[in-house]
Amino acid sequence: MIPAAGSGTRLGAGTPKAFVELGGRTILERCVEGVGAAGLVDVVVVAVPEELVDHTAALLPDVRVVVGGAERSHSVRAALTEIGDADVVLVHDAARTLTPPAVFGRVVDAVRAGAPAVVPALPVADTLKRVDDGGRVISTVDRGPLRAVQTPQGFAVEALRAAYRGSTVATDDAGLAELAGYPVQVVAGDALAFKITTAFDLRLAELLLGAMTGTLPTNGG
Ligand SMILES: Nc1ccn([C@@H]2O[C@H](COP(=O)(O)OP(=O)(O)OP(=O)(O)O)[C@@H](O)[C@H]2O)c(=O)n1
Ligand SMILES: C[C@](O)(CO)[C@H](O)COP(=O)(O)O
Repeated sequence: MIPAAGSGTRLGAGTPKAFVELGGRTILERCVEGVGAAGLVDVVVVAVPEELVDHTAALLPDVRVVVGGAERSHSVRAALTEIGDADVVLVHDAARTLTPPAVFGRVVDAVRAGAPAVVPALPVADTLKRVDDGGRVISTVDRGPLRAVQTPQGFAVEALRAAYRGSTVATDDAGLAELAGYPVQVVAGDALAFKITTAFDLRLAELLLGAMTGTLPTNGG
């Protein structure tokens, strides 16, 4: 399932983020292509803004298209109605467009090995501070056990369905699985699975894509 119904406020492109162009094709098209390249997925369901449903169906004739919701979790819940009899489900942000196939493989392998919920994640590189409303540091957080979580997040289908029967107040799907009492397994993420959130991220993705496809020298010149 690919939640792609966000507005992209932080990107500020004036177009819903998944429909912004990255190297001549939309972020969503490139994401669907990346999912296909992993070779692990039988059915793709995308959640998009209501006004873009027909456009998306024409753009991506091989995927199922649903109307997304006001929050990311509402979009995932809508997509969940269209997954049919899948046993393993991946939820993958359209905005993590350059995610390498190996990340999909690690997530699926861990679910197939018995984990009901799996997230790819990276250690945190920066020092972390807890601050008050005035911007003063309260304390320094021990970053050792912390991880920055990415997508695709993988689930045994019954775990994700159970997670979505309860509250949908969480910033990721594994957070809902946690609330439903499921253990969540971490596997190695990848720097290329970064989320295109800001204009800087979009530029970075353009440069990386250019370097990967040979349309841009790797020195950026
Ligand atoms: N109501 C929403 C909000 C987000 N998403 C999707 O969830 C993913 C992660 O969300 P994010 O990167 O935060 O996208 P936006 O919500 O569009 O960004 P912003 O908060 O800057 O508006 C994106 O692929 C986005 O399209 C969604 O399907 N439905
Ligand atoms: C799902 C997610 O990408 C995992 O890191 C993240 O929580 C989405 O957050 P956003 O604020 O909706 O972009």
